[in-house]
Amino acid sequence: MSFGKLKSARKGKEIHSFVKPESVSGFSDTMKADTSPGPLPSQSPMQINAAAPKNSHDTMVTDEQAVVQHSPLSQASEEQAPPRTQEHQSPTNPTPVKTRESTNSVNLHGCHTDLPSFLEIRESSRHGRGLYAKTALSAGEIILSIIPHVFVLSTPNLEYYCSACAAPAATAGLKRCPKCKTVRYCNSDCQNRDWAWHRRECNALQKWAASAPSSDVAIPGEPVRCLGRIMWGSQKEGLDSVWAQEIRMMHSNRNSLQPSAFGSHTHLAHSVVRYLGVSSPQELEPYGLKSAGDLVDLISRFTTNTFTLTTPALTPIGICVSPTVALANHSCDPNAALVFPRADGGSRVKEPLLSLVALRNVAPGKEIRISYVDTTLPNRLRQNELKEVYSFSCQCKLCCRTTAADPREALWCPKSCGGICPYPTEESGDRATHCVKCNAQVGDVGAVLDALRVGQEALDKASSLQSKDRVKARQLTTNITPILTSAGVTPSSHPLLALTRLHKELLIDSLSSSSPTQETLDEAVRTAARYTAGLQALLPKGHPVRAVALGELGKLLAVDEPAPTSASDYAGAEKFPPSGPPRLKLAYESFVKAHEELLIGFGKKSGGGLLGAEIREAIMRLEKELGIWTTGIRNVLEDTLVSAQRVGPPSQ
Ligand SMILES: C[S@@+](CC[C@H](N)C(=O)[O-])C[C@H]1O[C@@H](n2cnc3c(N)ncnc32)[C@H](O)[C@@H]1O
Repeated sequence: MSFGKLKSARKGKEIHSFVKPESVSGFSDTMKADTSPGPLPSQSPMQINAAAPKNSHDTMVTDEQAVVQHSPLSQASEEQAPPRTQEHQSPTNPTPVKTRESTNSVNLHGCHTDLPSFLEIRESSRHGRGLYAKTALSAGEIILSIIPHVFVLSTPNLEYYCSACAAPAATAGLKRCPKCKTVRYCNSDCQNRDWAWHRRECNALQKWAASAPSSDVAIPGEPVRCLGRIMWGSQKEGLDSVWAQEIRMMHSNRNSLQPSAFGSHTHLAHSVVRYLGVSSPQELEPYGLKSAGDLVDLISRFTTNTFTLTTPALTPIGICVSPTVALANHSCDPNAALVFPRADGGSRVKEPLLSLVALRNVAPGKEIRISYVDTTLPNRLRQNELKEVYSFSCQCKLCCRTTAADPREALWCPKSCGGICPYPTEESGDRATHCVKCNAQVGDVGAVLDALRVGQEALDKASSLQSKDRVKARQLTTNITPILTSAGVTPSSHPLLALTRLHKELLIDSLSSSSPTQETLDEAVRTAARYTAGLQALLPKGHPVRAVALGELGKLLAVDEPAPTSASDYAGAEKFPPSGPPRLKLAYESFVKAHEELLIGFGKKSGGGLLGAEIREAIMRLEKELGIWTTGIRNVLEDTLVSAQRVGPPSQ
């Protein structure tokens, strides 16, 4: 059977579904209206005494400050309940300090009744309230499944996703609200279900559009629309309802707001007032706000507790607020993640369902932590964002690590011993850097620093061009990658990893929009493989971002090759990616690994979510296809042997 026939038996290209940067649902960039959510702006720890009265009884000690000498690559298979006293080091002070942190249980005042019996909320002086396991949890266990109090789609996605259930548009398209012409729904069921929420929003959207100075600002950004839904929701549910109380009880950082966030908070407050059509502070009363100060406080609670709404493949599509899930504190080495698996493809009523999934085994008494920021970023960038947006300095074990090199900022050993060298720093007088394994010294430190500077500039520029001028953005990512790799930067390091991801997205985008050439397809596969390798050095097995990247690599490898290399080259082990059956075999292996990891990152019970189901199907298709290949090749070999025997040895 010819290669062409076998290939055409496969389902077509499956590259359309992954386009944007994936992100586990961390907390989101609520202040950047109309952009894809990323990191968030500021807030401050205001003690929410109503939410966390200090009347509690039992006291226990939590982990957190943990451990020095931690390699991000080594993940304990089970986290132990923390000892009563621990040593930790602060990033600035390498001397271990004895710390002891106690937690108190929290009176919930009838709120958070959706909390399962194996979880509890406790409060510590350092982190406020947090979620704690009462019993052992295993990796891949869905800890919580909750429909957020509110969600809104980011403006560009209003056209492509249902505003009631967040499902993507089916082939028949979505039905647009005839009045505001802004939100869209799968069908009238979704529209009817959302009407109680959309009724007031619909009028506000119409008024906003009518007074907008230009068409590109005719729809308010998602933070404004989300706050609108929160305020109307409090009215709809009743100011004394559990729903409204849970919103009020969310943590606020108003008192420690970073000065850089003042402007964006003020701007958001003005926009909300305009959106709601409020003309005096008294008119805020129906929403349970007694003054402009209360509005500022609501905005702070909103920015601190909002997180990204994503597709089952982690594409950010909006923002949402769930006060129960927002009780989870942060760690850069989290033991849980937030995802939207959409496991039950059919039921729109219970979507978007937010799942908190254990990424590793969690011992009883241990705190459940998620990450608010991208943990592939170096310490400095993570800390900046946490300070700026959430008003705290992280002291998790990754941030307090003292090992000599972080794989997020590393060069390969100049003597290729397999070890890595920490990045040289601009600041230090002695800029020399050595391999942590063989102590070889990096020669031209100046050239490395130049490459890193140029790499960061290119990343910033290409990211901003990504939606406006993809060709230019791709030129930048294409040109800068070899500069960083030839400077010795490892695939897991910043900014190379981020550039690789962006390059992969731009390539996938070009494959989706035109008939792919073999060259572009192969480049996309190589880039996806480099990206996956980079992630594997940083994220634990089963991390959703890593699982999705593996699935994406499998999908790219499984795309029909426009111009496969001839059969005689199939065995060419040097060539990556290979062509024909070896390529399919690689696709199969990537899918199998992806599936295994999706079962952790998106929950075993959900079968790894919608993506897990898709990949399971792809595995079955490929098993069939590879089976055909194996049989086909065996038949050809047998035929050749038989005919050779019939003919007899060639005469001398
Ligand atoms: C989404 S809330 C988390 C729940 C919050 N602790 C509460 O009491 O409601 C985020 C806020 O919790 C605090 N927080 C979360 N993780 C922390 C950490 N690792 N260290 C210190 N504070 C943390 C910060 O004040 C942050 O702005």
